[in-house]
Amino acid sequence: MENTENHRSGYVAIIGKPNAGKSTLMNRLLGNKISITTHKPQTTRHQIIGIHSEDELQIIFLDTPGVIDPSYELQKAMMKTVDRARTDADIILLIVDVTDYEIPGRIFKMFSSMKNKQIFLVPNKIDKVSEQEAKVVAEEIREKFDFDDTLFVSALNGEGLQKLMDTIKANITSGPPFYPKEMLSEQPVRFFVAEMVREQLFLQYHQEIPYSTTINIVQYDERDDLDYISADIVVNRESQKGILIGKGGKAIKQLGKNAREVIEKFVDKKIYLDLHVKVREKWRENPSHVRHYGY
Ligand SMILES: Nc1nc2c(ncn2[C@@H]2O[C@H](COP(=O)(O)OP(=O)(O)OP(=O)(O)O)[C@@H](O)[C@H]2O)c(=O)[nH]1
Repeated sequence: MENTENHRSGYVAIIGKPNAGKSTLMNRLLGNKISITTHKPQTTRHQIIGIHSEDELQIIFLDTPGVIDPSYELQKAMMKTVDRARTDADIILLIVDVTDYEIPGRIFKMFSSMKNKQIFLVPNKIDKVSEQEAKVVAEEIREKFDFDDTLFVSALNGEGLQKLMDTIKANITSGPPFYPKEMLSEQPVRFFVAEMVREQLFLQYHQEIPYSTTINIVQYDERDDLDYISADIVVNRESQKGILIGKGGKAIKQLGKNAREVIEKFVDKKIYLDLHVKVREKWRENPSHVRHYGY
């Protein structure tokens, strides 16, 4: 049994508006792609855990959905996830895109009731502006809230990440490892597979389609030669079915091909991906459907 006397551990929540770069940041800090990322806002729907372990240290990062004023049930569930993460966390990183830095009042309200937590301001995407501009943005935000520290980063090109990681490590206090050291995340493989299909869907389709769909893995058979995966793409309205499938099935075939390629890399094995479109009228608005699909 490992000696845990000098061990330190803690939870770090990554919070911010949609598209601020939260998932990109977590993946970069971990050196592994755990959370899906796209150029579209509201890609992340669940709390995604990413675990960083060293001999005497464990940091559990919590990637969260972007903070918005929720207008339907799915978004309400997403905001509850953010709330849980901020409650669980020892350290909170507020990630702000320096080119879109208006902070919703909801975020400051969330922070004002918290005690005994370190809250860091992390201005992100500094590769897009000058150093001076980034400083002005940070100053403006700091007028509204008293942060424990400010760390400028570019999650995309890696600038500032070492310093951010060092600062996080310096603030992690003593505690036991919560997860086995070789573990990178806690969700099962089928969760990541569903997320990868959803990521491709966000990349391929436009307007309401990505936001109206969810992926439900109905069968996952591990076989010697290849894994057989059957997944439903659940849509919110009948009219969306045709758009998803496309003329002569072209669009869904493309989706299947792209998703298969990334999943095969992830599981390091050939797969057969069977996609079906299912209509569940207004599932996003229905609390029991939203729960049923794992949100
Ligand atoms: N130029 C630049 N782009 C970035 C940076 N960090 C993230 N991005 C881009 O910003 C977009 C959104 O990134 P995500 O990591 O998906 O953002 P998120 O905050 O997790 O988004 P949601 O899941 O919608 O809440 C992607 O296109 C990223 O490539 C950065 O440091 N510089």
